[in-house]
Amino acid sequence: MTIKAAFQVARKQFRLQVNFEVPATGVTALFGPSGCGKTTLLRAMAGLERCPGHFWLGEQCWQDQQFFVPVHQRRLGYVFQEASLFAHLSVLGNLEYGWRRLPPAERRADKAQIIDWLGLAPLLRQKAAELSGGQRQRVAIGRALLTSPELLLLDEPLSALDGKAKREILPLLERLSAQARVPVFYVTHAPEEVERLADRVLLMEQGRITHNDTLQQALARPHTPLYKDDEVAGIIEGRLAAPLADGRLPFDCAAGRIWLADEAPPTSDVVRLRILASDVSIALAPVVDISIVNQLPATVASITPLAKGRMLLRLTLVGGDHISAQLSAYSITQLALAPGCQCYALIKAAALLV
Ligand SMILES: Nc1ncnc2c1ncn2[C@@H]1O[C@H](COP(=O)(O)OP(=O)(O)OP(=O)(O)O)[C@@H](O)[C@H]1O
Repeated sequence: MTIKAAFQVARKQFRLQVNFEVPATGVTALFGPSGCGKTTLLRAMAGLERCPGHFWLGEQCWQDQQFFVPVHQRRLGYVFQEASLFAHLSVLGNLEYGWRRLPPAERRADKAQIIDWLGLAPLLRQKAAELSGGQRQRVAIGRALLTSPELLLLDEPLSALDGKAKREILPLLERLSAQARVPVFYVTHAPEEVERLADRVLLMEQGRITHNDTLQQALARPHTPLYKDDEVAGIIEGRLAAPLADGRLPFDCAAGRIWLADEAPPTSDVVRLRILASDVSIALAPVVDISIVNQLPATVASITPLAKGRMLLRLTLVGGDHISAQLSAYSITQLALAPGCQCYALIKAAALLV
């Protein structure tokens, strides 16, 4: 199932012109500089901007040349930067607001499960006006989910929160799409949120989508706007095994086992590992007597020049995952590296994104 969208919004000083197709599963991040049109695009999907275009959610048409489903008839949840809760209602009252308005047959969301998952049980009787920013945002997410949406739109839901509240909510958002079983569009300025949450990335600039990428593609772009300082990263998904007595933590992925020095609470969930291009070196054969424990066989997929004589290698690992390595032009010549070469990626450090 896919989402197909095209919109043209014309304002005095701004024009949004987009046409894209993404899978109707998982999290699609909208990333781009301030004013490039991310919120305008979300509003168009919600039916809040009446503009020419089309919008298909799988087989359902919400808009085309002849047809327009008004916003109140679209089954979607919308969470804004600052949660706009009903101040006079309790947390439970806010949560039940949309839920009550749905005919019982259409209430697919499990209220008790959502309250439990978002940790809202101790807050149910509190007035919305008495909540912290992070608590308000959890209530806003719960309220959106309880309307049994078929699409969730999140517009920088963490940007108004302090670091502690962000750390509390990010792990919840990581499970949001799977938990709610709906596609999520997620506007953010924060590369860390893209790395942790996104499956797909729409990179936007001046009202247009410049790239419609998988997460791996977006991260591997040599001049990706996600990393202005060229700190390109690769993300690999895998599972943690039990830590060893010597402190090493095994991470098992399609490319094999990677040893980490992190500490992490045990989890059977899929987790993401972040490997910076500057933390990857290349050898043509396995190296012995070296402190780097992770040496993964790889194939050079491409080589792109960066600034200041540095080069970015895109590497394909066994199993198909990609990471990048940043090397000097001198090293590339010394090792005669070219696309198609077999080599070993020596990974100096990798950070768990859990
Ligand atoms: N109601 C409006 N009337 C006229 N222009 C508007 C209106 N709302 C937004 N704009 C303009 O449309 C452009 C896109 O705005 P939009 O809010 O979609 O950008 P954004 O990428 O979400 O920005 P930010 O990251 O700062 O939230 C901007 O130039 C903005 O000034």
